[in-house]
Amino acid sequence: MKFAIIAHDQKKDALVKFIEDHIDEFSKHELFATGTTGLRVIERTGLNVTRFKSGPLGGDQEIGALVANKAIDAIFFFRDPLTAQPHEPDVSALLRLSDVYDVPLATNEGSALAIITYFESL
Ligand SMILES: O=C(CO)COP(=O)(O)O
Repeated sequence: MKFAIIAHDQKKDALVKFIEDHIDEFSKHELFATGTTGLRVIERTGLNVTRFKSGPLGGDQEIGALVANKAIDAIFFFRDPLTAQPHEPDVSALLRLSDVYDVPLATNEGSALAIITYFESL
């Protein structure tokens, strides 16, 4: 499976810890990330991650293009609901595409746990 992993700055630590906590499952899948998130995950876990541009520079849109091409099976996007993002339109566009293509999307740790538990059960 192909997973997209993305986190806003205030949520990067939580996403990295979440991946560490589920490293056996994440290591089975192909991972794609926005730039800084991907770098943090690689540094902390050693997992192989394909990195795109940083979110504010178009990374969300690059991942959206993968979704539109049916090349992503699940998205783990730890969003920060308390900080305004300069690229909010890009974020909304990615969330919209996940609905267009019916791709499971976790925007917080609780929903991420539900989705990863599903994959672990397969
Ligand atoms: O801004 C982001 C998602 O909208 C994440 O981008 P980075 O992973 O480059 O910080």
